[in-house]
Amino acid sequence: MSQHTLYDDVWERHRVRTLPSGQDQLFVGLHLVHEVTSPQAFGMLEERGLEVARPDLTHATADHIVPTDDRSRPYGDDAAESMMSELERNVGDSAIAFDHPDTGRQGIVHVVGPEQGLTQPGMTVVCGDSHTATHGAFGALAFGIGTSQIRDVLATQTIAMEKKRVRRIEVTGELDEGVTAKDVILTIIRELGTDGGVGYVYEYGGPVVEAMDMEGRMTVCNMSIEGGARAGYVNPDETTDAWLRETDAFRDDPERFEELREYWESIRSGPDAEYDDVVTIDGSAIEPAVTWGTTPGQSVGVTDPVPDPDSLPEGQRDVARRAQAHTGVTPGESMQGYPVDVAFLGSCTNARLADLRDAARVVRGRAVHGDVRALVVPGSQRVAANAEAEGLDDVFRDAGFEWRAPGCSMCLGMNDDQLVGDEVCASSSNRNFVGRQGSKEGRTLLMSPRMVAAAAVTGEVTDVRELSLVGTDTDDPAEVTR
Ligand SMILES: CC(C)[C@H](C(=O)O)[C@@H](O)C(=O)O
Ligand code: SF4
Repeated sequence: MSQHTLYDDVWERHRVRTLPSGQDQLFVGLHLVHEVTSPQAFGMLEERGLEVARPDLTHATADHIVPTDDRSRPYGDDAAESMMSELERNVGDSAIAFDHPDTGRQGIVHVVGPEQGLTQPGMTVVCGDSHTATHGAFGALAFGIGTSQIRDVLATQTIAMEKKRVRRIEVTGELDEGVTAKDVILTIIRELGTDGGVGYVYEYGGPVVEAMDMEGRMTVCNMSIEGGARAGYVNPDETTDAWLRETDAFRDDPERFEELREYWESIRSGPDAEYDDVVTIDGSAIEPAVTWGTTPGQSVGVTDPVPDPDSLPEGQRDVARRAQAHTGVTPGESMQGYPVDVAFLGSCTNARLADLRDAARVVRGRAVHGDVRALVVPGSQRVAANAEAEGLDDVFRDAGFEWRAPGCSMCLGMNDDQLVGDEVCASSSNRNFVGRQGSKEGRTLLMSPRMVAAAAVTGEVTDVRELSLVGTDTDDPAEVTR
């Protein structure tokens, strides 16, 4: 039986050579590109008179700056227009596939790759974006990279990297009703810390992860970087296969699918795999989580008290005090009842079809609270089309949500979707740093899509388990056109 982890195996298969620096040069199977981090790298290539080495393994989309309301060109914001035009020029010059808004495929880079079947098990995937770990949900080694590395990959389709250690995170038991993948990863980060994963790649497994759908696994892997890990992945299995079978990449090519499936099975970490560290988390004890501070690690179960900074380990006290001064929460009290001004259902963490369905079960037949501004920003045009085909847009609109066009939107406020003043936002995204959502006094509470929906209708942080759910979970991949 193999003692290798998937990480070791896939790394070795992609290693071109070891460099004098001690780093390994790895072949890159998929290079994803977006409008914010690519222009400078394309510029560097142009300066040296180099061409894109493998346009066939490069794929672009526009997500961070695209407006989610009026998308007529030129965009109202000059900086957005210029980034978009530059991406259009760069992909046109290099014959790179581009999910332009006119194609019906545009969306957040970490949503479009998996939904089109571009992201596959046993691949190396890179993107100039820190949440590239999302693609690890498929058993790919997926890394966020910086500008000079984007340049290197454009020019050579390889990258120089150091190998990390592997920590297995085993989530045991079964999740309670109302507890989701988002709560799992927020709990993991709370327990291990935002820098607990430094020097590691996380392999997520155990019964809770095995029982998750692909969307849930993507949510977990997406936030690996918020826990300090260089990447995160899940071993591929039948759930992975079922997702991929229905994508553009394989829908009409069952033979290629079967061939690759053998490879995918061969790379799984063996039952005797040796890890540098193993951590076990009791999944049955996880509660719906909500952040009280300004890092993704500062969260509590919704019924648990917000910690008193004095009760925390010494190194965390000042940070916690400053965070609580910013958010205005009261130590010793639970987050329940904390008033919310904005509800944001979006981002590469939680804006896939399953997330929207999940939130819709809370929203159906209810109305957004009078003091709340609520928006749904689907992760991609395909997510939006599928959601519209089953009437989810109407569920949200009827309740008083705005139904927007896809993009990163209020996750980081690089377009017009921003908090105003010290507004409090219940958000399904992944970062709650000061100023993250466009206003430096703004306050972000990270939580699951269900919890965002519950906050939207009640106007305050609410334990979603207290609200009855309407409708059933109709998650049947056969109905969906990815
Ligand atoms: C703009 C981009 C470089 C950034 C990242 O790398 O993560 C963004 O996606 C984010 O989430 O903050
Ligand atoms: S949705 Fe948010 S976290 Fe994801 S890529 Fe966009 S800005 Fe980054």
